[in-house]
Amino acid sequence: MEEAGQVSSEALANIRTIAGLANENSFVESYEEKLEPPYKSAKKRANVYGLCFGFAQCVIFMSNAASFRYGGYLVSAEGLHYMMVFRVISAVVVSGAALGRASSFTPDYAKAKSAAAHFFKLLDRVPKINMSHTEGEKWENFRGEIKFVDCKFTYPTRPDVQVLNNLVVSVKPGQTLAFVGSSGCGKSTSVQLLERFYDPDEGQVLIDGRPSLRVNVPFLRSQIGIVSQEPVLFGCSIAENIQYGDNTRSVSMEEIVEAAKKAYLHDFVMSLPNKYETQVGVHGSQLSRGQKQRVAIARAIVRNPKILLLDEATSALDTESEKIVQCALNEAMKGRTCIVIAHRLSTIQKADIIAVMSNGAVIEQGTHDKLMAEKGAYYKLVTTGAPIS
Ligand SMILES: Nc1ncnc2c1ncn2[C@@H]1O[C@H](COP(=O)(O)OP(=O)(O)OP(=O)(O)O)[C@@H](O)[C@H]1O
Repeated sequence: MEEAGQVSSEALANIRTIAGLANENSFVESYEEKLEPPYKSAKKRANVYGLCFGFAQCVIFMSNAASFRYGGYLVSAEGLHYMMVFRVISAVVVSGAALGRASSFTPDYAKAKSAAAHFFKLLDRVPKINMSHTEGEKWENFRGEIKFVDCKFTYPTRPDVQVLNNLVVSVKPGQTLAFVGSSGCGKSTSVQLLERFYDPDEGQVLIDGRPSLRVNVPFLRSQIGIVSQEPVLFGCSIAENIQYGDNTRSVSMEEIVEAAKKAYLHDFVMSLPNKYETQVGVHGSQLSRGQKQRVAIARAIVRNPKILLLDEATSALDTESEKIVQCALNEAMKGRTCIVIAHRLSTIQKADIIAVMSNGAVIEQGTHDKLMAEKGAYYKLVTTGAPIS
């Protein structure tokens, strides 16, 4: 049932893509296929329920029959008053019915027991990364210096593949570090270590010189702003969507407008009939990609993070949108440490450090000019587009 639910929710979330690919039938088939096993097991369960129900009814009627038979015998043979017989029969029948009803809950009891076991296991689970608001180091004057020191990492769900293999790279406060490399080389994983969605198996990530393992997680994340390739907007107004950037305080309308101006969004918003109160629709469906991206940038600006993560923020846009979003990003990047995961090399040429990754390690790093002069993997990538091996 759970798998069928996954298929249906995935299909509904991506309904346009599926309709565009004319792939509706295969999803319907897969949904029906996933429904088949729960249907079969529900049929089996129905038999058990039927038996239990039959047994429950049987107990009631049998106890009725036996009581009346024995009561009749006692009245005729032993001269018992019929009132006594009826009283006893009522007591026997009521308790028999209760027993029967209780037995019909037997299958539910087994289910409830295993559900409770799962539930308590979840409650008792201690996550490796402590999300407590009080434990771990917090400090004033967070600067945003980041160092990956010999980081090795393997995803727990895929223990046979080492994704990061001695990753060494660092970025000073206010600088921009761009990760470049072929798909699957570990760029996003490195960023996830910084955000502490995972911790490295070996080595460490130093933030302002402190090992990330010791840093308070909510504090760290409050210092990080993210603009990803597919910005997530909520089904509310533009102002509220920008406001969500910082829920630790109440963000004033002036700040929202200021952030929207920096994100090159203000003029567009003012051209709308309801201006900042315009509803963006579910997942921002009433805005174009570029507009959504600029709302996400304004949200990141309102947060005022010391570290800004840009995960391929312009790679899904056409050239015209890319230009304006890039201008907004340049504005948002000012005065912050930025980590950019880029596919379009043109957008990262001004980065202070370009780290070229291959198989979970940095194989070259430096500025665009330095790497071009070295004529290594980056040079090849820029001049011929050849993938980094
Ligand atoms: N949650 C996960 N569980 C298991 N393996 C994962 C998980 N996320 C990523 N991987 C694997 O880790 C490797 C590195 O993935 P990562 O997303 O860091 O690559 P990337 O360089 O960012 O790629 P891309 O440019 O395509 O986004 C890939 O082989 C990927 O399949």
